[in-house]
Amino acid sequence: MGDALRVALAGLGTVGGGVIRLLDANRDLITRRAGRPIEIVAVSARDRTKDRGVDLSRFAWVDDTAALASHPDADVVVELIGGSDGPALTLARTALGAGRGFVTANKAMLAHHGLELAQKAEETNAALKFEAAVAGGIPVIKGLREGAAANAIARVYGILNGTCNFILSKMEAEGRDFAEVLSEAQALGYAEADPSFDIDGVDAAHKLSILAAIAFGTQPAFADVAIGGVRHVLAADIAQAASLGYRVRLVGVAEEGANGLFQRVHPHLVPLDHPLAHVTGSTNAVVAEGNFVGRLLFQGAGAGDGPTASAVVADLIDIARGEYGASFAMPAHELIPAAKADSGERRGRAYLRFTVQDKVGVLAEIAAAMRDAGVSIESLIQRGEAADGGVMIAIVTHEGPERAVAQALERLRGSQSLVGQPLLMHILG
Ligand SMILES: NC(=O)c1ccc[n+]([C@@H]2O[C@H](COP(=O)([O-])OP(=O)(O)OC[C@H]3O[C@@H](n4cnc5c(N)ncnc54)[C@H](O)[C@@H]3O)[C@@H](O)[C@H]2O)c1
Ligand SMILES: N[C@@H](CCO)C(=O)O
Ligand code: NA
Repeated sequence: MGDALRVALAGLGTVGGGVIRLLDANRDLITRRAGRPIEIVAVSARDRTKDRGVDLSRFAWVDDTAALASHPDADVVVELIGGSDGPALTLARTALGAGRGFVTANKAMLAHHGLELAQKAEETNAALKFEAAVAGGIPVIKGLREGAAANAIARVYGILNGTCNFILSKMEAEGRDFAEVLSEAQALGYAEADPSFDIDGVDAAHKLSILAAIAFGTQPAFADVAIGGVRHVLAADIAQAASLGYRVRLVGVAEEGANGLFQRVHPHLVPLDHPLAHVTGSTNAVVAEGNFVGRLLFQGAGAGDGPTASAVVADLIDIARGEYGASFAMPAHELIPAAKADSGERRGRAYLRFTVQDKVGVLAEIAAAMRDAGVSIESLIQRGEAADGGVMIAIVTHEGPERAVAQALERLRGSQSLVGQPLLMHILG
């Protein structure tokens, strides 16, 4: 049995507490699998006195979180604080700069600074591991980095935010109000410290940019992700989608287009015969299409203390075994800057919902905008009971260039006939 891998743990919230509990519960098994014990030696968080339901007295408490990076008794730093910059980034830079292993669940930091951190890890030959950062407990980073490493990937897409999926599937099953369901997701520990990151699609975009870098061998390009969230999806949209044979899901898609890398997070209509339509609650699922392996589907718990801790500790076990390679599946200097694809060139079908004033000529105005932009309408449904005293019109388009739909919406922008903003959802193809 080798010497213990000694861990300094920063952040003792949902995930940090989960890591302590998991290491306690599975200690012997983990020691046998890793070939040596994994021991937390020092911890740090904002509030020393808070009751976290775990015994912290056996660990050294460090008030200055940044000092954990150079703690004399630690081999590896685990960062579970969060935030793209601030103390998390300071810890990462200092630990990796000193050649210490670094494990994190922090997708915001990796989306913004992943390339710099991977370069630093390479310079000092340190481990940089982040399985928990994408799709929580699902081993999707490992699956792509290792299991699918022989393949060219054409597309990677999936449900990457547990909070949104929990909200959408609750709204769907119970017809409940958005805000009420959000607070439930927060109480269960799924939501980010700022839940607008979840519901506006930013968290899923952070994760998508990490997945895309691994899948396509490109530098993480978070700024190139087109982002839309679920804030404006109504229970009526979900019901309408259901009657057409779809479920509404927040889906992140990254694919190599003719003119660059396309990355988008947006609410989608997912056909009922697609596996993503059956992913409910805080579950995540990722599909990767490889040129030799075919379609891979990774599915499991995307958030919560246990699943996320499972991913963090799996990374620690790899480090204890000495099994870690390039963080983004190839050396950082091999990652190429990706050109941003023009989404207008992309072809697809769309769902458009308008709330309109109940007056003569409104339908004709919408139909004319579609016709003039070259959008072909597959179905148009008018319902009487929309909110805001208006009438709801739902349109499903035939397949066509996305540019045409954008042009039609642009033409209708500010129309006196519309009550509020139209909603566009892409149809997953
Ligand atoms: N909760 C989940 O399901 C989940 C899943 C995957 C990834 N993550 C990521 O894991 C990280 C932690 O998330 P969480 O849900 O455990 O958060 P949390 O809010 O429950 O815990 C954060 C911890 O960090 C500490 N902290 C905050 N600011 C600090 C500072 N300035 N200095 C020192 N300590 C500080 C807090 O005291 C707390 O102990 C985040 O990056 C998050 O995105 C969370
Ligand atoms: N807030 C995130 C946590 C997991 O990364 C989610 O809801 O998916
Ligand atoms: Na994961």
